[in-house]
Amino acid sequence: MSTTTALPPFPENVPTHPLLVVDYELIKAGDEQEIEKLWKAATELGFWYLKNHGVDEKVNEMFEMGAETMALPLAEKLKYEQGDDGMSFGYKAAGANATDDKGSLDTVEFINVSQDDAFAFPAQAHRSYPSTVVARMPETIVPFINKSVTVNETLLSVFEARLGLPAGALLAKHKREEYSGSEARCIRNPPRPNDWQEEKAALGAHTDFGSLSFLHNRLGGLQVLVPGTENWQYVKPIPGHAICNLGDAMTIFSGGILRSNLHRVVPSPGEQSHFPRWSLVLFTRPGNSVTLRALVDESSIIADAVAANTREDLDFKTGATASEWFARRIKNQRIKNRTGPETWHASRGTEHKPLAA
Ligand SMILES: O=C(O)CCC(=O)C(=O)O
Ligand SMILES: [Fe+2]
Repeated sequence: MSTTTALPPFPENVPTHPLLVVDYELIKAGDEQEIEKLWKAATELGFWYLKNHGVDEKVNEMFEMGAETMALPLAEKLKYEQGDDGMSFGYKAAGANATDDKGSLDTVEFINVSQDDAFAFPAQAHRSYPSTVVARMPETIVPFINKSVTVNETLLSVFEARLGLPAGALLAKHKREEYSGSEARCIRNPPRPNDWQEEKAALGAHTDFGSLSFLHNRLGGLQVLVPGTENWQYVKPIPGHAICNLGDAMTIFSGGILRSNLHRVVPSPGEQSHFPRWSLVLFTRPGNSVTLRALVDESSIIADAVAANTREDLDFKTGATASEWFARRIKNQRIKNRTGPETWHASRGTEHKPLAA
């Protein structure tokens, strides 16, 4: 299968941004130095590698699920389309989303499986899925989501303590029992040899919508906008190392202390561009009813950060619930909903100052 063939190495001659490597076993053990490293990564770049997370076997099975699903006829996949109303769960075809304000089309297809649907299985919380997803639910998807959510909860509890929040306060915004936009996503970008053009991103520049993303990829293509510069640099995939990044909800909750950094996916570099690129993400997002606002009443550290904030683009009182925030972003990315550049701007999170209502 294409996901397991020997792949060419990541080239040495492309601009690559180093990420801090955080050891999950040490974090679990409460190692102070490791927690400090995680904090540095979370506040400065908002991206880090995570090793010793113990999920790799299920990650490989998830890539098999993705390959089985993408091999279905397009007409079959389209029966499970996410639609144009702001729901993320389901299938998204290549070219269904804009990647910029000009309405350039994305090249990735992906399948999003709701965490709530996985936890409710064999009952349904939100929607139905292709047969290839259903077949993989009990042995692959549910265990992958369970393990990944545990990893994300462990990291969230570290941030909760470092932000001076009462024990359980941040985790209470991400309860497994409350329905949320949390989902597993398997992405395929087709081979795109020698197809590198700025306006042909596979997945446009964005910050993630939710709280914490747990990402696995094998080929290059992911790039981060290095803070304080105009430079996009690749993040090199390293075997056994997941890539973690923070989303907008954490920037807002923390009063800007934690960083949700811009990133995008472009064709894989060099020889790697001849192969399809697979990636897998578990997105942890706040419960649907949670209001996105800085948690100033629960932490003086956060209250002080909001008082001292100089980033004018950050809005710490969005007034939106997580479900409203999320649906707005998904809906306005869909090319079918596009009326002009304003649709793209309406899809933005903390990347840009929100347009006046
Ligand atoms: O494919 C990747 O490496 C990143 C995907 C991503 O940023 C996303 O789906 O939000
Ligand atoms: Fe992302």
